[in-house]
Amino acid sequence: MGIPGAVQECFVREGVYRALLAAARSLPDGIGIIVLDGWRPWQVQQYLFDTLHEAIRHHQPDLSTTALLERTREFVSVPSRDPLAPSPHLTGGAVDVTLCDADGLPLDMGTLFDEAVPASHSDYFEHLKALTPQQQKARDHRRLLYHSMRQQGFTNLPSEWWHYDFGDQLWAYYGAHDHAYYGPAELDTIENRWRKQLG
Ligand SMILES: C[C@@H](N)C(=O)N[C@H](C)C(=O)O
Ligand SMILES: [Zn+2]
Repeated sequence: MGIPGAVQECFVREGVYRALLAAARSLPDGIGIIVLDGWRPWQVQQYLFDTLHEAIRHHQPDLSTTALLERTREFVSVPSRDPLAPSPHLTGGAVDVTLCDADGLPLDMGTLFDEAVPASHSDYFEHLKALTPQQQKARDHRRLLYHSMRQQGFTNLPSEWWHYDFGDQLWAYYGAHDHAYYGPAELDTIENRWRKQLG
């Protein structure tokens, strides 16, 4: 999508990969999981944050600084490399996913991936009084994704139906775990290995 510094592949921690495989294998025949995003460099997190922050400011110029930050954080975490509070996608523990059919085509989840609207809240359809047949389908797809991921130990970010965590700080928070396992990560490239080895 032309994001500076973005990587072309989706990388996640091995533990996350194994749990994802288990979640995908637990789904009914003919339904699979598409991984939309995984590990992210800090530069990309900063770009996403700035871009959404600016778009919301443009759309709602009267929002206070606090409200603007709050609205932005609903859909993009604050960029942070702090080992004690890293942005979730910087750890390789966060993953954005959706369901697909047997042909690999995405199922209807009610909104697009990364749509910064209230309908993207995971439980949005759970609170609607009357659902159209299409909304019922989207609700059922969200439920299926949610339960298959939760069964494998992931937690979901309530403001995004697609965002799941395993072993990072959001996981510790929403899953009531004592502490996170994963801190900020870098890709295991030859350059990074030499940097580490040579100090
Ligand atoms: C940008 C979106 N896909 C996402 O990952 N949002 C969460 C909140 C994040 O940035 O950690
Ligand atoms: Zn995410």
